[in-house]
This record gives sequence, C-alpha cells and structure tokens, in this order.
Amino acid sequence: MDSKLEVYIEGLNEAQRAPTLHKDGALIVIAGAGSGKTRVLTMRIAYLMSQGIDAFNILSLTFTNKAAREMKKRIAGIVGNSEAKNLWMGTFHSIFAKILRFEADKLGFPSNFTIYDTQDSQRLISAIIKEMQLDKDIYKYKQVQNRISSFKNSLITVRAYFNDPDLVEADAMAKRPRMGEIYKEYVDRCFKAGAMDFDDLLLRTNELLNRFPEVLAKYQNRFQYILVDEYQDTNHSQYLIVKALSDRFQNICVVGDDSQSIYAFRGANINNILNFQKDYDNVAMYRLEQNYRSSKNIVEAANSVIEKNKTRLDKTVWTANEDGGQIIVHRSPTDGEEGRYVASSIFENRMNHQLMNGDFAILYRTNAQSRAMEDALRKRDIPYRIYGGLSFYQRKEIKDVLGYLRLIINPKDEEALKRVINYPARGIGGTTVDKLVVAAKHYGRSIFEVMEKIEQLGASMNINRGTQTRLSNFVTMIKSFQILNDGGNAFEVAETVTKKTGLVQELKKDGTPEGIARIENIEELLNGMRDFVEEQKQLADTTGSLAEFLEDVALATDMDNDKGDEDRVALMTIHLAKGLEFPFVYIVGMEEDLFPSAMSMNTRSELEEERRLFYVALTRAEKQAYLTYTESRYRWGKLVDAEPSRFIEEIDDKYLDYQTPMQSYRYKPLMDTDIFGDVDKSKLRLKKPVSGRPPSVGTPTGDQLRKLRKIKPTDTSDVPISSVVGALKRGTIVEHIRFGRGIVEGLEGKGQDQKAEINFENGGLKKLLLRFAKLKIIE
Ligand SMILES: Nc1ncnc2c1ncn2[C@@H]1O[C@H](COP(=O)(O)OP(=O)(O)OP(=O)(O)O)[C@@H](O)[C@H]1O
Ligand SMILES: [Mg+2]
Repeated sequence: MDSKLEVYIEGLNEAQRAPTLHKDGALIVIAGAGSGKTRVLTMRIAYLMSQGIDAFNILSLTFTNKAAREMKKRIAGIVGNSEAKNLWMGTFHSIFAKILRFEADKLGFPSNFTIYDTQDSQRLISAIIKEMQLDKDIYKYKQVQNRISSFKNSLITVRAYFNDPDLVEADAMAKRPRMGEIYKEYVDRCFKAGAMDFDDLLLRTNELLNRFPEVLAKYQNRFQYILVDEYQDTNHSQYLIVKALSDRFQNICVVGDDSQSIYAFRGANINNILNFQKDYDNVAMYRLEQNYRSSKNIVEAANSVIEKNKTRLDKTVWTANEDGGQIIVHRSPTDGEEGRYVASSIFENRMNHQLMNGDFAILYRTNAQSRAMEDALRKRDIPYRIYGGLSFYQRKEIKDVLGYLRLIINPKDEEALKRVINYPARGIGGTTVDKLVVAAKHYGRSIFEVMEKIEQLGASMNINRGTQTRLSNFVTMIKSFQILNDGGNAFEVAETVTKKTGLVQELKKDGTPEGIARIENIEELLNGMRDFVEEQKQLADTTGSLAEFLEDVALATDMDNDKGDEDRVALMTIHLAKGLEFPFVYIVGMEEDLFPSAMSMNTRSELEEERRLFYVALTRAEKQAYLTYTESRYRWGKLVDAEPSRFIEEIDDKYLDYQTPMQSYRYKPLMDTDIFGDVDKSKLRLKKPVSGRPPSVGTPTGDQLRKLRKIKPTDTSDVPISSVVGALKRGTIVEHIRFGRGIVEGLEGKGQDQKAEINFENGGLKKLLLRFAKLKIIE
C-alpha cells in the first residue's frame, strides 16, 4: 500500500478500518452523526484505487457537488491527481445528467438538451394553466408542480397516470380533474423544447436502464464499485437506479444514518436503508460508534433527544472528546433581539477564542428567519454568507444572460427563448409570442423553428412585415453566436453575448444602484466562467465548453457556489447543513410551531422527522451549541406569542445552561412560585401563557447570575500550540486541530516567516504560517 495511504488508514479507528478495507460485495455502514461515515467512504475509494481498481470503474454519489469535489481533492492528495481525475463523483442529478447526454438519442432527446430548473418548470406550468384557461386559484402552479414531481419520483408516467383510476379520481376529488392533461401537456412541451427537468434526470435514467438492456449492461460493467453517501435520503427513483447499476457486481457500499433522514417531504424513503440487507446477498453491516466531531455534552444531548423517536435503529454514539461547555439556551423578547444576541455572541467568541468567521454557523428552520440575523450581523460588521434562498444563478440579470447562452446550445429551449426574445426590448410583443406558441403547437415544432421560417409563415400567422424582420434578426443573432461558440470556450462566448445583445448597455442606462449591482453580478458571472474554464482543464481534462458550464450551473446547489475562500459566518437552513460541521453553531427560532414546524405536527411520523432535523442541527456543532428562542415573533404579518420548542425540554437539564431567567413573563406564576428561584423547566409548559405583556421578571438572581458567568469559553488550553518553526521536514507527519493528520509536502521561508505546505486528510493541501499554526508533530 502507498505509504501516504497507510498513514491515513492508520489514523482510522478499527471500526472504521473494517468497511474501508472491505473488498468485494455489498456493505452498509449505519452510524450516528460525526462518526466518520463520509471519511470512510473517501478512504475506501483511495484504498480501492491502491488495490488496482481503475478510477474509471468507481462511481460515488454524494449529497452536494461540493462534497464530491472535496472528496476528490482529498483522494487526489493520496493517489495523485491524474488518477483521481477519472473518478465519477457527484450528486445523482449531475452524474445521471452526464450519462443521459451520451444516451439522449435513444430517448428521442438531443444530446444538448436543456435542464429546466424549478423556476423554468413553474413558468411553463403557469403558461399551460393559462393556455388551458383554468382557474389559477384552483390550479396553483406550485401545487401542480409538486404533484407532477411526485408522479415522476414514483415513476408514474403520463400513460401510467391515465391507467390508474385511483390517481385520476384523487385529482378529481381534489377539484383538479384536469391534472392529467396538464401533466401530459407539460411532458410534451418539455420534450419538444429538448428539455428535462430535475425529476426527469432520474426518471429518464430509469427509463434508459429499463428499456435498453445493452445500455444497462454497459454501465453495470463500467461502474463496478458504487458508493453512496447519505443513503437514508435517497428517493424511490434514485434507489432503483442504484439497484439496477449494482446488480451485476453487487459491489455496493452505502453509508447513512436513519436518524438523519430529513427529506421525506420530498419523497426520500427511509426504508431504502432499512431494507438494504434484503436487497443484496451477503450484506456486510458495519457500525461506527465513536463520534469525532463534537464535545461530549453535545453528543450526549443529541442522543437524549433522538431517543424519543420510536422508529429508529438502535445505535450507540459516544465520544472521547472533552466535555465542552453546556449547550447555551437563550431567550429574547423579539427576533430583532435574538439577532443582536447572536451577533454579539459571535463577536465575543471570535475575539475570546481567536476564531475565524467561518467557524460559526447560524441554522434555522425556514429561510425567512435569516433576515433578522442578517440585519444584526451587518450592524456589527460581521461578514456572512447565506446559503439557499435565491441563489446567484436565479437572479434576474444572471438568468437573462444564461437565457441567451442556453439558446445558443439548444435553440428549441422554450423557456429561455421566451425570456430573452424581447429583452432588451426589440419590439417583439407578447401577442407575437402567443402567436408563435400557437403556430409551434400547430406544426409540432419548436418556437425557434417557426421563427426560422417566419418569412414564409408570417402572413398566415398575422404577423406584419416589420415584426417578421425583427424575428429574423433575432434568429440571425443567435446563429452568429452559435458559430462563435464552435471551438470557443464558455467565457469568450459569454463575454460577446453580454456586449452584442445590449444587456449591459440596458443596465447602464438604468443607472440606479440596483442597475450597477446587476452589472457587477454579470461581471461576477463572467469571472466565474473564466475560473470554470481553468478548473475544468485541471480537474476534469475537458475544454470548459459552454455546454459543460450550463450543465454545471443547472445542477449547482447553492452550496456548490461556495469557493470557500472567503471568511464568513454561514447562514443556512438545517436541511442544507446536512453533512457539514462548524465549531460554533447557533440554532435560532427554537419555538413551538416554528421548530417543530406547525405544518409538520399532524402525525407522529412528521413530528419524528422534525426531531431528526433537530438532531442533524445539534450534531453539526463541534465545540459549542446555542439554542435561542423569542417570546414573540411576527408570523403571517401578525405579532404572535411564542413558546419555547419542545425540543429544548427534551434535552436533559444537565446538558443545558440557561442564560436568561426561564420564568418568562409569559408564564403566569402559580401562587407563590419561585419567580426568582432557580430555573425550573417543568414550569415552562405546565402553566398557561397569560395574554398581554406584563413586565418582565426583572433581575436575575445570584444563582442565575452565576450561571450566566459560568458559560465556559471552550477550553483550548490543551491545544498543541506549535512551536514547530524549524522542526519540520518534508514528509513529517503532523496533526492539526481542524484539518486532522497531514504530511508536510514543502517548506518555504525561514524563522518567524517559515511556511509549510501540508496535505491534510481533512482539508487537502494547505499553506500555513508555522508561527501561528496549531500543529503537533506525530512522527
Ligand atoms: N478516526 C478519526 N480520527 C480523527 N478524526 C476523525 C476520525 N474519523 C472521523 N474524523 C473526523 O470527524 C468528523 C466527522 O467525520 P465525518 O464527517 O466523516 O462523519 P459522518 O459520519 O459522515 O457525519 P454526518 O453523519 O454528519 O455526515 C470529521 O471532521 C472527520 O474528519
Ligand atoms: Mg457525512
């Protein structure tokens, strides 16, 4: 075995080593949060390669493309970049989009098919509802879209829908009898536009593998080793793909944690993990129990919460890490105050412990909660980054540029065409577009094809000469871009497009600060494209073509745009935080009806999913977790009283540190209650809230004050602060508090300025100034 790999494998514990070194056959690793599942997956790939398995034969499926990129870099650090390049790693959607491009013709799609994002799908569905003259209050486009999405994820095609009287009747009962027709029209239109939506990427892959045995055999032979992270969140469609591909060799390795299954609302099926042993022969089952991520307090508190769920596999999670501070619970009168508390706490912790902004995360249940946090962080000049919400690529000006780029690659793309045909304004009005849509339908062609023949067809469509010329000019412009694109790279084409279409001039004319910000965004897009071209050349050995770029963008989750080069506090929903870790984590809005969400408390299983979500949130924290809640909050435009989340109560008191007197004024004191006494959580829920707003309880007692002061800064005294200056050589093995073990690959500078380039198991290649680096020499 390669000596580098040996070092890393030695760094694993025994339980982790077993699945890492397991050779052939099916295996499943079921283990709690932070126990090293993702690390095992990464090391296993490196190990397989060291055993002579060709990278070309390994497929690895991850939750985000960013996670895949990081794993790939880590593996490249061990086996070398040229080998790692050939690994197929990514999300289900990105991997199968790639395969579909190769095989698209078999399904009647062009290989340059467009990927419609959620917004494109919604626009198309709205247009169809309008064209069919349906009541848009009954046929709400979002609900229609969800319904179509759930059909697709259960592999219910249009034909299957109409053949299933139960489905048809269910929609009739829901007062949407024409659902099937909308579904059919939507599928037809996507097909004609040469477009697939997200769900199609899985549905069509299934279709491909089912209908074409030779294609199935080809990919079965190719992907001899398949590895899946976060297996608990795969949906039915994904499950079937994995099952089909791994059927021949059965070298399938899945890792997951049933307690972290949080996507049931999107069709994820926890049974996939529970049934794995039935699906394959001789399944080896491994369990990991030691958590390396979090302090003892956090691990035990998280255990005490998840134990309340009835449906779960029994698991032990323990840690050898230090106790750490108790989880801090903080109450604020309003969400504005809550934001201020979190911002100042981050500010103080950052100073006291000399941390980076990137060591902090603020997690919430719903995106809307970010605003109060943002306001407070801005006031304190703390840089932050919001993940999720409206991503960069969803912004109007960016979508406009992308609209043109998409048309260059696939002129049939109806949504792109509608978006840019008259932006910037060129005298092609809505009525003309409607006429084009009708004609396209009549001739069974795309809108662009009708436009190409507008001189012949124009008169019969009632389109006057002037408009015909404008339509022809538009076609000519797109075709000229296509010529430019032949052989060019993504960046060069996009730069020309932004100039020649008049997009940038239009924004310059605007002159408002928003207009300027939009121009900056377009510049940012171009910069991103330049980087993409470079990165493709280095990491994937391709040219960085426009088509590749568009695919990357269509499938980018917001997490994927994070280059990780800016030091910022991370703000995101808990759903997005899966798999990640941060030293300090603030879980905000810990209130009944918000978390657990009022919409998810109808059944026990919904409540259990909320509890799993809380388990995920809490287990992201390494050193210190905070739970904050407010006494009142604006919801649906009204200020409503809020009650602390039941999840706070579910944690054993000994793990908690209440920073505010818990006898909130909202809880009517019983006769002679110990208002100024010690914290007693049982009072929280027993007493009915009083209406109105009596004055607050006043000063904390001595005990409470002591508690306040007790918040121990996380003890960092035993961190091996280095004086490794001058003590390192190439090949020295060191350990870093965050990046784990690493090998010194190079040194530069002398004395106080000496820097070392170190390849870490957790962070890849890093250059550190040794004077500050917290390193311990291992050997
Ligand atoms: N044997 C080990 N020695 C030191 N650190 C380890 C070891 N195994 C894992 N870690 C570290 O513990 C942390 C958690 O590991 P990892 O992310 O792989 O866990 P996970 O089981 O995938 O967690 P999650 O369930 O949240 O996805 C990481 O920082 C990882 O580098
Ligand atoms: Mg993981």
